[in-house]
Amino acid sequence: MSGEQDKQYVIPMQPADLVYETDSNVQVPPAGMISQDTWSSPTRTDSFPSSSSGKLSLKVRPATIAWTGITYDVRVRRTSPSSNKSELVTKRILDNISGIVRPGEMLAICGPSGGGKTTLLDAIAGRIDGSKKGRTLKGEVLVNGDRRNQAFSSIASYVQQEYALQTPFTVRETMYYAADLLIPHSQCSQHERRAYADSVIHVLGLDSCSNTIVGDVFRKGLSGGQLRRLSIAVELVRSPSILLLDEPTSGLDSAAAENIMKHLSYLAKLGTTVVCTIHQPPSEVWASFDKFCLLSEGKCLYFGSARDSVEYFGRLGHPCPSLSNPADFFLRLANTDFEGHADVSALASAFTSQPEGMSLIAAIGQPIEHEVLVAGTANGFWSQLLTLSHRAFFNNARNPGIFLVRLIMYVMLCAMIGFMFWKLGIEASDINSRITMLFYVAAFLVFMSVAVLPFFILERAVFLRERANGWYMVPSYVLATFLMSLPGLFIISLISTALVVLPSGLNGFGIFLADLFLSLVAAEAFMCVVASVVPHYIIGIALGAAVYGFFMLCEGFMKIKSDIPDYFIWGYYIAFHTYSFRVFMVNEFEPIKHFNSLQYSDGKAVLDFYDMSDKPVYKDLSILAGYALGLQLIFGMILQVFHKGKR
Ligand SMILES: Nc1ncnc2c1ncn2[C@@H]1O[C@H](COP(=O)(O)OP(=O)(O)OP(=O)(O)O)[C@@H](O)[C@H]1O
Repeated sequence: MSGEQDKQYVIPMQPADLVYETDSNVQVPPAGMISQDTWSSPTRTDSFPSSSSGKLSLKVRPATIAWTGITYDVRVRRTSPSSNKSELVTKRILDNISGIVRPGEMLAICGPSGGGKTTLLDAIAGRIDGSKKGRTLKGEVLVNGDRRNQAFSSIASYVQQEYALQTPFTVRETMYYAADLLIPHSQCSQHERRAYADSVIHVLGLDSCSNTIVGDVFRKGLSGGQLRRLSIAVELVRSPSILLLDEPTSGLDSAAAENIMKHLSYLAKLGTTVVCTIHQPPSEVWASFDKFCLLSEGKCLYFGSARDSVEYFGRLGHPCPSLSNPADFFLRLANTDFEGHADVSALASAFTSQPEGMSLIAAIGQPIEHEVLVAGTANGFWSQLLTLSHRAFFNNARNPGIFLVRLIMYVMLCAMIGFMFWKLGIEASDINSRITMLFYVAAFLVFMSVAVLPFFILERAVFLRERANGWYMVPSYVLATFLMSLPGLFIISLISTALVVLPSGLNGFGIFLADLFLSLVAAEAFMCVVASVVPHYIIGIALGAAVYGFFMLCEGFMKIKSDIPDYFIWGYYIAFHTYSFRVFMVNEFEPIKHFNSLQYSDGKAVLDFYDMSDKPVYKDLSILAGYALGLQLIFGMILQVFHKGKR
């Protein structure tokens, strides 16, 4: 290992010239204390811990990232202007793009809207699925000279443009969960991890809102700029070797944008390799870039030192006017949507023959002496399970859309059922009341699980971000979310059962409760599967409603089993509503020995008519439990195979 690899890069902290709101408890050491070998960490007088060495250290493993010949084509449908017919054409999104960024450097990928910045960043991060039909992705991405592999997600963090954070948590809680997932527990105690997270909060100027929740449609939380800083902060927790950011300053005011970029530049100086896309950097931000890449129409017009770029374009006949922001000038040259742009194709081909273009290719080919990076998450399965379970429990409990709103819906509906079917007796009309009521319970209470789908889709965005950045394994996530959904569902089932069974005088409280609980668990698992396959929650709600509608039709109430047409009988068997409804019916009617009815003398006669005699409830309950587990397994497999964060 080289000397550089041995360096321990400690907590990224604020550079001396940055101004953040400071917590009175935080003492930031003077800049002179910072040395390349041991970066001093900010110390909290009240709670900042000290490990055995007196400071908490997380190692940044230096990583050089290079990409060569990145070319991305997609087949798109266009209407031909001559024939006015729609035809498939190949659109080149990226055209033979190369680049290299070393530890300690910050690259800005700039260019006009639609120039290919995000696509290039995604290609570098391995987030484009080139195997999809109609797409061709060529080129190579090298990390420390080796082809990018599984280890990439364990050393690189990608901060996407859209926020994907769990809404009920405060900034501090969000950061603590990130620290618990991303910092190896073998290296740091919880106290140390939290202190580290606090220091990142401080560095990103989030102290003043550390106790503010992220916020959602129910409750106002962080502002857009604070959300963006938190999105960056969570990814900084593990001190990534490579930090990729898509438009980190979009939506921020100029002071916040400048602070973020200064901080990123500072991180680069600590050894992180920073690559970000940025639409139009103001001059203060421009000054913080080491390297600059200008893209237009998917072509590279320049890649190299940001400082030398003005001289480069001047040499090609495009002198930057004095006192103007070079970034603004370059963007005007590159923006082909408006008047005054340069010949982009000529600039792109000129670059390859200029010394800057040739030295770039030569630099990519040079051997790199760095340690080999190894794949893996920071912590093992059980540790992830514990953290994710803790987080999922409080997320469910505090997210009104997941628990409270549903609880209120169930309470209101079940209270209405209870009062509608008040004290059922043994008259003929009571038989009908019982059956319709049980159908309603089995069908509609399950149906209401559709309401949770939009929240599952929001959760999916969080999962995608975290999984793509290598935070944890899919099984620990699926198991944690499944286990932690159970307490809430049990409370909903218990209250609903009490509100339905007690006023109406139904039989078998315990079996009713078990049946409703398992039906809701199965329904929730089904919704997880739906949420994992649909692109948008509106489609998910439509799909869920359609499937449930069909299952209700087949569950043995609308038509008894023997009357269901052959072409729909499979629906009777696959609908978990069938088993749910049957348990409700058997549980209710089996104990009733007499009815004042000519049609049904007792409960068994009702069950005979509905073809439900001799169906043990424990067997149907086991089938429901099997459904819940089977659907969770399918959910996990879909996440594992299809949700890798690629587009
Ligand atoms: N899969 C795809 N199919 C069709 N077109 C695509 C696909 N992916 C990207 N594009 C197109 O490629 C171009 C570059 O998109 P990209 O998002 O990379 O631009 P950008 O430079 O990041 O723009 P902005 O600054 O507006 O975000 C756009 O015209 C976009 O529509």
